[in-house]
Amino acid sequence: MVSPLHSNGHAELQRENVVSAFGDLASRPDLRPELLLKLTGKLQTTLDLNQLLEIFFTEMQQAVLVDGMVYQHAELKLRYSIGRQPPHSASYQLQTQKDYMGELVFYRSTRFREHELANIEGLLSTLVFPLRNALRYQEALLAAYRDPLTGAGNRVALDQTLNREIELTKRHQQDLSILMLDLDHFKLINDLYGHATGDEVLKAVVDCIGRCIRQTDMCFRYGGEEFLIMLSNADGAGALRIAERIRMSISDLRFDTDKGPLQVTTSIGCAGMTFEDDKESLLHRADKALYRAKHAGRNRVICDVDEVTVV
Ligand SMILES: Nc1nc2c(ncn2[C@@H]2O[C@H](COP(=O)(O)OP(=O)(O)OP(=O)(O)O)[C@@H](O)[C@H]2O)c(=O)[nH]1
Repeated sequence: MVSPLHSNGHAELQRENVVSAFGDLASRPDLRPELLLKLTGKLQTTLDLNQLLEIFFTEMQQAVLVDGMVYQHAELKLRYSIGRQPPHSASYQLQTQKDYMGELVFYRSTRFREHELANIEGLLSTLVFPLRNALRYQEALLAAYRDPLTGAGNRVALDQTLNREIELTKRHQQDLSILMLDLDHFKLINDLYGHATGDEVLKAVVDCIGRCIRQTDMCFRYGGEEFLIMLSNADGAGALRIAERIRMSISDLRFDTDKGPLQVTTSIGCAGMTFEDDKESLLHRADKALYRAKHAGRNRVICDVDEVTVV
């Protein structure tokens, strides 16, 4: 039965700007029961969101030919795209009575007919519960790898990601740099402004780092007020530029507290990977550079390679 799907989907001809409400569609799904059975069976074989959507996209072609499909869940920051995105589209908000499960948009170079849209809805009804399970699994995975206060990756995530990234970097002979960032005199901030303000600062710093780096770069909470930023495909000069951008953006943050305005500064150690490096040696060099930045007076970036200092 289709009941769990509350779709306020609509078919949209982007160029002609015609929108027809899905609810107005007169057609009923015309799907072979064996197709639905097969699709249901296949969708039950995985909890991996990308795999699930790929299975759905591949199998749906037997009922409705579609050129491309995009799945998005803004709140969970999830996006999956497959195929092309020609001008005609049909989009569906997916939700059960309790859970919002994101939006699916189907693309095609020719317009969707009403009976095809009805078939898409019929197919979507088989996706709802497997998708909900995959999203719950995804959330559990994210929680296991995320620092709950700041949303940055945690140490478990760092260990796994950095090992994998070092391996890939060596295999493809690319660049990889890391930044070790530590807030200056953070103990004093806690002592003078309170722990809650300290927490707000940590969250704002991670948001600020996120705005300074590319989507493919990653930020991890390494310790209390220490963060590690992994910059894929960045050589020493590039990493230094990004580190400086981060340092300046953080020093531009303003916090209004009951005890008056507050600004924070950071010290950053920067290390570029060499072919001999493993995780420990790379972390060690970034840490040493950070140590030097602290001892040189804080609020600065120091690169391990050639003692480049940016103040
Ligand atoms: N508010 C808050 N404080 C934290 C958290 N984790 C660690 N801290 C505090 O961070 C402070 C770190 O202090 P220190 O290691 O002495 O370093 P610092 O005061 O930043 O001095 P420098 O690093 O030398 O500039 C300690 O007071 C910790 O209690 C947290 O999650 N929230």
